[in-house]
Amino acid sequence: MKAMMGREDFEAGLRQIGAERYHHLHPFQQRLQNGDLSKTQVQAWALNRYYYQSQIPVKDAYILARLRTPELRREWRQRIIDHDGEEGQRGGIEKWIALTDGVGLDRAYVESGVGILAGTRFAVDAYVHFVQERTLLEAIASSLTELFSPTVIGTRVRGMLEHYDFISKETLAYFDKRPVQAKRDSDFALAYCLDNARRPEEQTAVLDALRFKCQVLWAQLDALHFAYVEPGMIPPDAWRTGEGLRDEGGAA
Ligand SMILES: O=C(O)c1cc(C(=O)O)c2c(n1)C(=O)C(=O)c1cc(C(=O)O)[nH]c1-2
Repeated sequence: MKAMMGREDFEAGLRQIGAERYHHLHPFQQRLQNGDLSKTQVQAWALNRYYYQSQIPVKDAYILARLRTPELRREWRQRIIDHDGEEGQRGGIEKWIALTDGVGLDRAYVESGVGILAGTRFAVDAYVHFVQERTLLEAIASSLTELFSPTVIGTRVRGMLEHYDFISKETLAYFDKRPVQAKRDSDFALAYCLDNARRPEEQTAVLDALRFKCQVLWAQLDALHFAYVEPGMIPPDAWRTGEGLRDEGGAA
């Protein structure tokens, strides 16, 4: 039988999964931050990632419904507020639309989800299903990729501002608050997992949930890469250059 890991080894195991499998290592992410993508390819990224953004509060609502104390629910509901916004405060989804606006995509087209890659849809839906079907501990553990997001967000934002003339600070405003929110959320989720994985099988389940989530992120970038970079195999029904663009005041 597997032995129980100490708290420090368990945490180190989680961090190693991120070091080896998180999407900061993906070639599409590296091209994005190094300025190696065309405007069309950046549009494809912004369009597809909107679907991930739109489903995050949905998956958090499933988790919220399973939490048994007001303290835990108060903590978790903040995530939904961050994405959906509230009176007088733009949420993350709205800010992502500012990003797709900024790269010239039509809002209604983006929100419709028409044109996103099947790979994006399947990966994101798998994440939502995972939190519905697995234990609460695994559902919470699957958010732990956020332990690693502040670094990749910083690199991505700096790189995009430096390399793309069609990207401004306003376009990327979505990312302004994310590192602080991600740290708060992942500190909480990490403490929860360290405290609540009390048997070796539960520790294994937490590690596996984090591996699964790394795959959810990786698969989304794979889909973008194969369709829009190499070999550039755009599936039927997926967005193509020039589609879903904003009407720039009749200049069409
Ligand atoms: O830009 C990124 O690289 C990145 C990564 C992740 C992540 O690691 O899942 C999230 C986000 N951003 C993000 O903006 C976000 O709201 C978010 C929520 C979650 C989650 O699993 O609950 N991950 C992420």
